[in-house]
Amino acid sequence: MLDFTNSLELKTVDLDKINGNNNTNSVILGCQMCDTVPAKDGQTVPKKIIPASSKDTETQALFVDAFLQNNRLDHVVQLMGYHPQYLECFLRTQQYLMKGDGALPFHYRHYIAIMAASRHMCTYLVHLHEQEFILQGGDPEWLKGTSHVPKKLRDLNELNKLLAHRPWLICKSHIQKLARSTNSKDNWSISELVQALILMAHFHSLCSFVYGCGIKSEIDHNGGFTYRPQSPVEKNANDFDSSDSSSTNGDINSEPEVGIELLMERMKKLVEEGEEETTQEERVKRFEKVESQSVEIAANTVRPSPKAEVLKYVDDAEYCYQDFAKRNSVEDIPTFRATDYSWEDHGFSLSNRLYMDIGNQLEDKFSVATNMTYYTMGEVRDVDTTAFRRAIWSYIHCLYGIMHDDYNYGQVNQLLERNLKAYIKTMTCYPERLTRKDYDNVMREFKHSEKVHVNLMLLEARFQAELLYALRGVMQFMT
Ligand SMILES: CC(C)C[C@H](N)C(=O)O
Repeated sequence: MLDFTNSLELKTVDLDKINGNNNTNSVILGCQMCDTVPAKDGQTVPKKIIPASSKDTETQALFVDAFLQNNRLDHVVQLMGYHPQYLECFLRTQQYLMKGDGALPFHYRHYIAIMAASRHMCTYLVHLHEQEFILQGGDPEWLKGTSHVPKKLRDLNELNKLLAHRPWLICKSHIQKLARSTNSKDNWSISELVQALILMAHFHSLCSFVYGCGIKSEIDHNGGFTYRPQSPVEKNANDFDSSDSSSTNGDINSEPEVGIELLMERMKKLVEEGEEETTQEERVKRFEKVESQSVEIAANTVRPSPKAEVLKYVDDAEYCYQDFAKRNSVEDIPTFRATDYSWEDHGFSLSNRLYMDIGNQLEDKFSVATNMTYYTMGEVRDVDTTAFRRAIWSYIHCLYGIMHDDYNYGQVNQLLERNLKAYIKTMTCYPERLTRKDYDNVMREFKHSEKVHVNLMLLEARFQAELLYALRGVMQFMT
């Protein structure tokens, strides 16, 4: 069961206060997108990421930790700095995954990160981990591509691909194939495999965050990711009527946005009406309705052309997300019922058993991501945002065919408008297709820090969805 009831009351890092007299132009501006705030002299001041010299002591301490951990203060961390409580859990988990106890050698962990990020062509993460791979004593030959690595690592290709795009296809046989390969040198122990699966899911979902927030390449990296520039065709379409924000690619922004006021009214109504008595059958019907409607929600269709520097790490680059609702009837994959296999009752203990302490770390991170609230929405204060946050989480799980029996999916349609659903779908399933315009044109009345908050929830919900399928496969193999 998802617990969105224990709200974790927080304060956002007050960027304006932090910036104070600072000249924000002097910090590395890691993100391409930005809000602008009027400065005293009437000019606008960019408001993008938390500056490295944050005056918020908690954030500052976390930045110091991050610097020591990663040998740099990267843009992901600076952006997550808006939400220090989350950043703290994120850094702790990532530190444990990459540098803590675990079955896999350190250079393997970074190579797996490279392979995972490559599924979404995320040069930003690929470059970061190529450097770390070398620092951990990895063989530079391996950076020529997966054809240069030991078979054991190459064997992860299939699982990496399924986990990233269609995790519902993962079953016992995929785990068995790796854990019981005939040549013992290439065998994966179950502990190694669990660590690899968690690493892959971690980096797939981190790609969603990197693209979702338009994180720019580090200053010492060539190229790297920024929001995908518009193709000439898209550009012309926009030039054609630049005043019309609906003239964008795909489905995003095809209708006017529901403002915060209306959203709040709807949330209030839901609270007033209380829990509606519904039968299980009715709940399943509502889930299936949202699921089949999601097929109609067209994510951006324009795919960026893949770069050779990343393609070398990818097998079957064309393979991508396909709507769960459109899954092949031959495969006969049923909806994943969270009552049958949930993080709380199953995944948590299995992961803890096979990879010491990871369950606790992930539990903390999930808990912050689901409960984090500032009781604000845009400029409005004292708002209970539980229903909205829960709708986002549930919608992402729905895209992966995961149903929570205790949730009324009717709320997804009441609270998430089509534009937002399209953004969520693109960011979760095809993050490499996001454009700057998508970011700018969705949740328009939200503050930048709130958009980052939504992005963090997307990251964690996707991560948990992948993890549930992966751990269920491991469990099937072990029983
Ligand atoms: C994502 C945002 C709408 C969250 C909101 N600012 C809150 O405090 O819960």
